[in-house]
Amino acid sequence: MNISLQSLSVAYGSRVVLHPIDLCAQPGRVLGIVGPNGSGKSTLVKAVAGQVKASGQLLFNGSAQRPSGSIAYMPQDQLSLAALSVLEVVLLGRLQQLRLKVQPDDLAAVRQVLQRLGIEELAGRDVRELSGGQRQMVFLAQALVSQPKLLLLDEPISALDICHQLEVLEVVYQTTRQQMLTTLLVLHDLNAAARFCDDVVLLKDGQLLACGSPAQVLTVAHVAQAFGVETEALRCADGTGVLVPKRAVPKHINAMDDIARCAL
Ligand SMILES: Nc1ncnc2c1ncn2[C@@H]1O[C@H](COP(=O)(O)OP(=O)(O)OP(=O)(O)O)[C@@H](O)[C@H]1O
Repeated sequence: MNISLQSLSVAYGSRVVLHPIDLCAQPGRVLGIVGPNGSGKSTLVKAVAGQVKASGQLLFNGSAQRPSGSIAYMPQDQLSLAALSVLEVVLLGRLQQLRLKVQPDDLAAVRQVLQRLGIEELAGRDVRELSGGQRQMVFLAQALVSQPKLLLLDEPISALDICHQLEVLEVVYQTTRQQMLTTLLVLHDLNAAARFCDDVVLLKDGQLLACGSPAQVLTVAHVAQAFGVETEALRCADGTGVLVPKRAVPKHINAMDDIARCAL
C-alpha cells in the first residue's frame, strides 16, 4: 500500500506538535522514524493509524478512504488488564478474519507467528503475568497475525534484550519484503535504524529535519543537530557503518555554566 502524507500536521488543542510534513512510504520497504523524545514520532504514527485527528492530506493508494482491516498498529505502551492467554491475545489480531467460530486456519496463523517470533512456549500463559519484553513480543505477534498491508510499529523493541531486538527487527524486515507490507517503524536505536530500515525520517520539534536513505539521514551532523550529541562514525570489518555516541551537550548547559565550572 502506498502511503502519502501531504502537508500533514497535528495539534493537541492549540499546540501544534507535528508541523506540516510531506512524506511517502512504499510497499516492501521499512520506513524508520527517529528523533529525540517529544519530537512527534508517535504522533506521526498515530495520525497514520487514525488515532489522532490530523490536518492536511493522508492518502492510502491515492485515496483518502482509510482501508479497513489492512492496518495493524502497535502502540508504544501496551497494557492488558484482561485475563487472557497469549494465544487469545494474538488471536484478537485476527478479529477482521474471524467468523462465528475460530477456524483451524486462524489457529494455524497464530501458531505460525508465535513460532516465527520464538515465543510459542508462551501460548498458554496469562498475558498479565509476562515480563515487559515478553508482552512486547506478544503484541507484535498480534499485529503481524492480522496480515496487514500497512504495519505501524511504535518502539517495538524498547523492552527487548539485544538478541530479541535483532531477531524481531529481522522478522519485521523479512516480513515487510516477503508480504510487500508498508512498514513504519519508530526506533530510538540509530544503528538499528541504519541496519533494518530502507528509508529514514528524522524529526526534531515536530519538524522533518532530514529524510532519505539511512546513509543520508544518520550522519554525525544530523545527530548533533537533532539530539545535541557528538558521535563518531566508524566502519565495521563487514563494511557496516555505526555511530558511536561520544558526548551529550545538554542544551541547559550554557557558556556561563561552563565558565563557572572552570572557575571552581
Ligand atoms: N495526548 C496528548 N495531549 C497533549 N500533548 C501531547 C499528547 N500526546 C503527546 N503530546 C505532546 O506532543 C509532543 C510529541 O509527542 P510524541 O509522543 O509524538 O513524541 P515522541 O517523539 O514519540 O516521543 P518519545 O520518544 O518520548 O516517545 C510532545 O511534546 C508531547 O508532550
